[in-house]
Amino acid sequence: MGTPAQAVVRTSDLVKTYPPGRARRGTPATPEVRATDGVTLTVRRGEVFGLLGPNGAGKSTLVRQLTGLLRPDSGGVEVLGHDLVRHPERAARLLAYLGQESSALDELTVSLAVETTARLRGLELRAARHARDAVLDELELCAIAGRPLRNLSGGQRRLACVATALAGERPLLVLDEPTTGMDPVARRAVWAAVDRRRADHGTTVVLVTHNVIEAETVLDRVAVMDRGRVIACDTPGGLKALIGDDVRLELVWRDRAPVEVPEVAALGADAAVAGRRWTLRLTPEAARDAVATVTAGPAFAALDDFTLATPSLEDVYLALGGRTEGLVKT
Ligand SMILES: Nc1ncnc2c1ncn2[C@@H]1O[C@H](COP(=O)(O)OP(=O)(O)OP(=O)(O)O)[C@@H](O)[C@H]1O
Repeated sequence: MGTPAQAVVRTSDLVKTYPPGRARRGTPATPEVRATDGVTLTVRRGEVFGLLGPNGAGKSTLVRQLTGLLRPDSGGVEVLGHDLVRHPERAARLLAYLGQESSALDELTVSLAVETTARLRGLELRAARHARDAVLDELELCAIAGRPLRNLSGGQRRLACVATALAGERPLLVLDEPTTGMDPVARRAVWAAVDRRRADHGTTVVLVTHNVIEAETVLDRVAVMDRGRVIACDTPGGLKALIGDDVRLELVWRDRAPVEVPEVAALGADAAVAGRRWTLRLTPEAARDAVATVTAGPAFAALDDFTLATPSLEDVYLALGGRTEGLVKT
């Protein structure tokens, strides 16, 4: 099929521009948006590959092109050797996609939604029921299996949608923020289920997230997106190595920063400021000096809290020149 065994997804120079919206009564005109701007990526078999970036970076647009749902203006998408720009209808056989919305299944019970999806993916009735029972059990959904999705809480509904994505084993899972709204127990169940499929079947996963903590713990490689472009792509460890030994100092001021203290004003010049929170990336020595400054005298009186931490993907993101609003930290 022309694709080396290792590559499950290949995109080359994908471009998608949304046209400008005309002004209507009450709504202003919107400019043209280049949502993906030349994205070239390869995802290998068995990888959990993340797309990380703030709101509007182009992550959902990219995965909708990967899944054959949105035609790119130009560029190529190959999944397991199939050209999905020419043959988008083949996507359904190759991959399971969990989008951000679930409305199509909302009227069905959890149980029927999973079973129906498994049938649509080609399983015989008995096999579909078996797959349904296994995944409901795995995700601890049995207690709510008889309830329609529309009556569930946001987190429960999301978990039920993950169950449908997992039914009928596809070699590629494309999950757009699968754990949104879930409690920690449900999140753990999802990551364990994803991991099991990778271990048992070599399943490949493309995962959209703007949660940097999640990204660090579950992903093998991450493409960092900003304004439609991939600005870095590596393992979480590799990305963090980009910023060397620097540490991150976060300061939270009670009311306002005491910039009349010259040392504080100097720190402020290098800080990323978000309201009362300052974030600084410093060498370990500079961080020690900064902590000494803010824990003494008038600065300490104005300080609400501070944390000193080893770098996270968020720091990488900042160092690459990304915007951090919209990146979720917890
Ligand atoms: N149907 C559309 N028509 C016009 N513009 C769109 C459309 N869909 C998305 N956009 C714009 O394209 C850009 C990329 O959007 P996209 O949804 O791909 O980003 P995202 O990274 O998935 O964001 P989020 O984290 O908020 O889901 C944004 O500027 C968005 O406003």
